[in-house]
Amino acid sequence: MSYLAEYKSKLVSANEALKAVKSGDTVNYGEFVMASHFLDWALAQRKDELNDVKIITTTCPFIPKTVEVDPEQEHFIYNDWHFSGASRKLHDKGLCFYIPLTYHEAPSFYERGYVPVDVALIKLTPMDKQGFFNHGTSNSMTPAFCDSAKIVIAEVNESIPKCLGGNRESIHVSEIDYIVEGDNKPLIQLPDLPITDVDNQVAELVMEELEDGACIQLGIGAMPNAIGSMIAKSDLKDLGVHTEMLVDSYVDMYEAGRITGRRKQIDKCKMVYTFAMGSNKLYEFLDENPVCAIFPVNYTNNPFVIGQNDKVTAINNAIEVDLYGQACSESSGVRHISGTGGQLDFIFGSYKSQAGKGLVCLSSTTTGKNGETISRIKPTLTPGGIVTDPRSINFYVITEYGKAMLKGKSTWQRAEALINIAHPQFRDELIKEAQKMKIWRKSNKLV
Ligand SMILES: CC(=O)SCCNC(=O)CCNC(=O)[C@H](O)C(C)(C)COP(=O)(O)OP(=O)(O)OC[C@H]1O[C@@H](n2cnc3c(N)ncnc32)[C@H](O)[C@@H]1OP(=O)(O)O
Ligand SMILES: CCCC(=O)O
Repeated sequence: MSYLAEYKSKLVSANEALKAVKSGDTVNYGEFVMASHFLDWALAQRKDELNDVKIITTTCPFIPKTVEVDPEQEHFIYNDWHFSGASRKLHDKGLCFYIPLTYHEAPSFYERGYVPVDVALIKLTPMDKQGFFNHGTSNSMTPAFCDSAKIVIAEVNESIPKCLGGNRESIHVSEIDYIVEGDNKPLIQLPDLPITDVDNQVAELVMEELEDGACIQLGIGAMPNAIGSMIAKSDLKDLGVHTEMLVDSYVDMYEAGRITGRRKQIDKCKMVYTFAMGSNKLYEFLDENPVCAIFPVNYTNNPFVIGQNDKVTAINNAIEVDLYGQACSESSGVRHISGTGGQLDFIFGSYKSQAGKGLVCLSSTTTGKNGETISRIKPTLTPGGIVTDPRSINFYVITEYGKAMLKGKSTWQRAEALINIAHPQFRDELIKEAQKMKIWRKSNKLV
């Protein structure tokens, strides 16, 4: 049978395809902006015929119809590997559950059978003449859950950029059970985040750590964006990219001539990533662009792969850091905010890199619900707070007041280094707490 004939034989309506889902099944959605609202909508239509269907997603950027139509969760149970703003809102109402992971391990959870998948609901580009569909902006763990799924249902969407690999960036028509032609809805775009003065102050300190030929990873949020735009305006040369998430600021840095990848030790001249989320500027940049290579996350985030490039500079954000040097980047007490994601992978991997640096960046304070100023450097993490980066692994912590390099430092040295980058308003209080915790010596001092 020709590929086109095979395509046609598998082409059905969304309602027809979704009949494959049975009560008790686990259904895995496409990841990030590759989650299919079209297939989600069709699954939601079947609410009254189904019970106990477990849905798994990765940072789905919208509130799924399956959750909206079933607020009592009698039919669908919604789980996310990493919260988006939408998942966070649902979790606050008890409608979404987090599945802990260290991102580079995620494909192995499927491969080892820890997450048996019945049905995969994915979104793809149209088929090419070799019978392949491209996974678009999310490679990540998608090939792994498609491999393990008993049934693969794909929405074909003409708005998806063709993201070149790497590997596993495409799936063949022979691996798909049902094909649905969707409404070609454009990919969701992330809003531009306002950059504050503090973000810029932190970014300036980060710039001091970057040098020509550095291989960068930027996390999510306004602060990494501020760093991206400073890099674009700098005279840094031959930066490389080996990252997890690709965002708009990489386009700015590339177009400004800062990124060439010429000094990378592996994947020379390629911007390596596992998923992308941003605006149409980014999606257009990615389309058939051989400068970029999308890989599964067990490659991009494997600390031993990360460490093969020299001067890896990993720049991520945290919610709070305690005086032991533990960073919490995913919750505020018991309120779940995002996830471990790849932060730990990159902190760990950056240390494996010759002259690498793992930078955890945060503003020294945040504003509470009643407008009060709260220190983000804390004696201990807020009760219920999750340790994203353990103190044994954490490397640099940076606020607008300076940098604390933690490697090799004793508890009293860490306390001193961290209190020195806390907001001055909180330093005396932090010293008192450090004294109670027996991690402050008489010789400790503030600079
Ligand atoms: C996708 C990538 O990041 S790739 C890099 C590797 N992965 C990671 O680093 C994962 C862990 N890190 C993260 O998830 C993010 O970097 C974060 C959450 C630490 C910061 O991200 P940002 O987008 O800058 O956070 P933002 O300021 O928008 O806040 C997100 C939410 O956390 C809440 N929040 C942020 N800081 C605090 C705080 N100190 N106390 C209480 N809540 C807080 C905000 O109120 C917001 O909640 P809302 O949407 O309900 O209002
Ligand atoms: C799924 C992981 C996304 C992140 O690292 O933030």
